[in-house]
Amino acid sequence: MIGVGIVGMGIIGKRVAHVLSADPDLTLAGVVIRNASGPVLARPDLPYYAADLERLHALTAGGVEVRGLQTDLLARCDVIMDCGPSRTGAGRSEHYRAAGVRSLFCGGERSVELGPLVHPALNFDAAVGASSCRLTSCNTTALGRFVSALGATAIDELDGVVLRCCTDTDKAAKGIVNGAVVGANRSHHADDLRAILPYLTATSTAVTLPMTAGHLIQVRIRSSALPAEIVERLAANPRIAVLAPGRPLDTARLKQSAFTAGRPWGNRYELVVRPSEDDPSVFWLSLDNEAITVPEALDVLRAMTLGSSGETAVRTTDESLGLSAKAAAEALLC
Ligand SMILES: NC(=O)C1=CN([C@@H]2O[C@H](COP(=O)(O)OP(=O)(O)OC[C@H]3O[C@@H](n4cnc5c(N)ncnc54)[C@H](OP(=O)(O)O)[C@@H]3O)[C@@H](O)[C@H]2O)C=CC1
Ligand SMILES: O=C(OP(=O)(O)O)[C@H](O)COP(=O)(O)O
Repeated sequence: MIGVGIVGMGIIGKRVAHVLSADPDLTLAGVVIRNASGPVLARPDLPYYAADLERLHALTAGGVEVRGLQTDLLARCDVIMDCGPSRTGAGRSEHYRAAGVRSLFCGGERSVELGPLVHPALNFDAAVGASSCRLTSCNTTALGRFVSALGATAIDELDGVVLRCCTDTDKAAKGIVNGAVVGANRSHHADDLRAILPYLTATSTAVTLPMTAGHLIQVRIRSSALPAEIVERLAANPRIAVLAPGRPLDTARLKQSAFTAGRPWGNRYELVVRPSEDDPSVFWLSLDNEAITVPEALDVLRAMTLGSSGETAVRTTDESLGLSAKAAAEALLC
């Protein structure tokens, strides 16, 4: 078993810690924390390590059972998945490097010094044996799934309008409530895709809206593939659920369906795609920003540590998370 250390028990960290308990190759070696936050108190059974000595004293005084310091975890894990707040990973990366431990960072990290951006279905090999790499952000993960399902060479041109929710489900201090904000510049999503697929012609814009139940992307493509072929390819992907024509794409309802199906935190790992009825070049993508990167994170952890083939890694992840066309239909469209 590969021992995975997680840093941070926030939106992403708590989800990855949870799914590792059911994985056939990867096991949770420990979670580095700073505070006795809600997710920490809710899972007293997890192996916690304090970020530093001062935190260790405070956590212990607060009743959290702590097994040691971050340095202790680094000495006993094979890879760290850093789930700290976006754009702060570079500071923490020095510790991982000094300990000689591989590290995987999340999509909010923009520093190229943290390694290549990886989307397993597009450039899996970039992660094989890598000492450090970065996952794509949630919207870029969705776009990467869409592009890879169609086949990257089937797309001549792509334009995405990303409609972002303005906060996470647990953050009172983040987000707008009284308007929509169109980014001043083009968004990072198409640039990130092109960092992985340099020949792809792609543009993207992001709009932030006062909502919390996931992001939406309107994608317009120019493709040589026939519309029916495109839908067939999308539907064949276990991480994509194609919404039947004539159904509204209601993101609050999709979130509720995932809760109803018993998914923890109402996780929707699958990307929901609704083809436009009128224009075969237009697709609506709906994603649970808090959950969609979890499958790709497990794939990349496998690539970095086990050197599995892309196909094996993705299949193992799908089996471990129970992802299939049938599961998607049951969990999301009920
Ligand atoms: N939220 C989302 O929808 C998505 C996020 N991402 C990316 O995932 C990454 C994580 O985001 P998210 O989970 O939302 O962030 P959160 O803010 O929810 O969680 C970050 C956690 O890290 C903890 N933390 C901070 N510094 C340290 C440290 N030195 N040691 C241990 N723990 C630490 C914080 O706890 P405390 O402050 O209590 O110490 C907090 O719990 C970012 O790169 C983000 O861009 C990617 C896709 C979607
Ligand atoms: O990955 C996300 O969005 P993104 O794909 O628009 O960058 C998540 O919503 C996290 O965004 P944040 O890094 O602004 O917290």
